[in-house]
Amino acid sequence: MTATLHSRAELRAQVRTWHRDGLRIGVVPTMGALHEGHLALVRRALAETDRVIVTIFVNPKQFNNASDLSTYPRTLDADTASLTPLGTHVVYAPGVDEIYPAGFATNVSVSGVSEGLCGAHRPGHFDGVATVVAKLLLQTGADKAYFGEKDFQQLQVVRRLVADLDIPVEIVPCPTVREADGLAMSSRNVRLSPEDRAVAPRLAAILTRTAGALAGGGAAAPLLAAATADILAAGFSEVEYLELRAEDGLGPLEQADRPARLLVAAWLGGVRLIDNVAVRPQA
Ligand SMILES: Nc1ncnc2c1ncn2[C@@H]1O[C@H](COP(=O)(O)OP(=O)(O)OP(=O)(O)O)[C@@H](O)[C@H]1O
Ligand SMILES: CC(C)(CO)[C@@H](O)C(=O)[O-]
Ligand code: BAL
Repeated sequence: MTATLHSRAELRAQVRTWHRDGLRIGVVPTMGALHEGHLALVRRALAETDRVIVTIFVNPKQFNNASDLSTYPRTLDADTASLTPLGTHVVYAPGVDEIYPAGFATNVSVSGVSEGLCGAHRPGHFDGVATVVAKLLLQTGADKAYFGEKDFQQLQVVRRLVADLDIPVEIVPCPTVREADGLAMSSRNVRLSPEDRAVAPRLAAILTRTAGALAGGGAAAPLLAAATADILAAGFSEVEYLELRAEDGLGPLEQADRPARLLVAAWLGGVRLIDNVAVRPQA
């Protein structure tokens, strides 16, 4: 049985009994509109912990664009229907007032890793993410929390957050789940027109090809310039960023033999897509 809880009080009561019984809790924080990418995180949490909470909260504080927030897909009934057969124990779907009650005045800001990339293009976004993730981790009392590598910068921000605030939770990174044609699954993909949906997988294809060339020792600047031109030629209207960063901490890549990530954000028909792939220098 999956219980749907809407209040902190109900959640706290449930978590207390699980802790009292010595059960290990896993949490999967989401904004809902669930797809197979989310369900992979949930299955992993179910395999590795005793009780699993999936949080569904469209967090207004992390949206830097009002129409993105108002049109974000909200599908709680369908989400619950896809979580129940997996054996999810609790869906925690609080209202905005439950998370940000009157008088709420705290902002959690992680510097360094949240700057640049998405942080540069979505002002305030990672403060919103860090603030809500800190609250959700504390409210759920989770032992393990599962995050997707699709949002690679977010994952690094969350790691820094829990280390710096001594939140006693293990952050478990999970690989990006893709459609059969390579497109990274994302709740916002439903906004793509059929024509743009056909173009969208080019982003992953160009990223993967470029990562291969970089791993083979190709010079970064010309490869990134060619990849940007190819993304635009495929039909994307803008490449917000396409950057090669050190995987650990997302700083500049000073040594070519360090594990690296190639990260991209690009606009297609008014939809912002992000993706990233590992670049593993060949020995
Ligand atoms: N394709 C995917 N593979 C693995 N994890 C994913 C994937 N898509 C989302 N996740 C992870 O699921 C969690 C919740 O993400 P979220 O609810 O924002 O979904 P989303 O599909 O990323 O939505 P959006 O594209 O609107 O940002 C995050 O940890 C995110 O990284
Ligand atoms: C982690 C998260 C649930 C915080 O709102 C959100 O940023 C997301 O869905 O990736
Ligand atoms: N998936 C990260 C949450 C966001 O785009 O707001």
